[in-house]
Amino acid sequence: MKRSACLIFNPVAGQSDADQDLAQIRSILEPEIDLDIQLTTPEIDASELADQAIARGASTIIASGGDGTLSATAGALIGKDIPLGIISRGTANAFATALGLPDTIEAACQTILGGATRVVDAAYCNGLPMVLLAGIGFEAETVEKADRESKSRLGMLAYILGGIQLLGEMPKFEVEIETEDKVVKVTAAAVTIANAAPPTSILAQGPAGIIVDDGLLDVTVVAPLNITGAIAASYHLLRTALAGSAVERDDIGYLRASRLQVRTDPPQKVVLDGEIIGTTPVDIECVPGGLTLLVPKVEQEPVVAEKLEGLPNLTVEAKPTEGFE
Ligand SMILES: Nc1ncnc2c1ncn2[C@@H]1O[C@H](COP(=O)(O)OP(=O)(O)OP(=O)(O)O)[C@@H](O)[C@H]1O
Repeated sequence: MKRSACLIFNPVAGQSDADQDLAQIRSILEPEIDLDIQLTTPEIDASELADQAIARGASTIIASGGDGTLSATAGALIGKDIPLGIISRGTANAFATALGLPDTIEAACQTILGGATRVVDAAYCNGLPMVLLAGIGFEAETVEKADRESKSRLGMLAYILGGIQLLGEMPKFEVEIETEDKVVKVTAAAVTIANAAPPTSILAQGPAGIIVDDGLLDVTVVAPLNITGAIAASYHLLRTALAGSAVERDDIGYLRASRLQVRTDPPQKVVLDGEIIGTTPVDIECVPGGLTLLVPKVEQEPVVAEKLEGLPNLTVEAKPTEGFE
């Protein structure tokens, strides 16, 4: 019997031709999967369509759009045990990058056809679904500066420009982070609580690698003393994120917790999975194993035993027989 799935598709996401995208998705998936295609509208968002699909008994849900559409669909599926397929068609595609999912339509569809699943954590922030991260302070301000219009024109650059613009201002605040076993008080410019994060979310990169299925949230506190410190801290975060190592600077700290409350003075804006949701305080709780994702099949990386090419004056001669005399 053919499999079936509900495809939630945002017809205005990203900058590509939506009709063409949908045709491509259908041509790859429909030979094997009966698709119930639901388009988002300005009035009916992806989470509502996902709720309706769950109510109709959908066995698989596929979301296709930008990060907003993907997060909204994922949010509706927390704790539902229904596999979620992701076809990214947005600007930043943070969702796919953070979760190690392909970001082309072709590869994403092949992943869905492959049917391999991975159970990952999700979270709730003030009762709202959180898949990637909540940013307090600097990150939230940056998102607000990267408005929709400039995002369309400049893509990822908009976030970076927004950040540089803000470095000139460096708003700081007092923060109190309460976990199950302690209360941490500090002066900070940014506090980021991540379940999963792409390397481009540099303010989330305190720990060495954010583990998406450990039942814990990763908190990074960035507290530079001045603008020079802020630039140096950003650079350090980017470097350690790319290297997969933990930060080692006095003005950056991190901790892990399964639930935490963050209070600030004065109140700070909070951005949740890319959208401003209000101001602090926040109460964030991890939902271990809350989401089931359709993921690429893990291929064993071939072990690279040697690499010689490129060395100066290299010759390699095969011996007629193995062994030593
Ligand atoms: N049919 C539609 N017409 C107009 N707007 C829509 C429609 N469907 C969804 N939207 C709007 O699209 C937004 C979600 O966009 P989404 O995140 O999927 O893409 P994006 O913004 O292009 O991606 P990115 O965030 O990566 O730039 C929501 O604000 C939603 O209201």
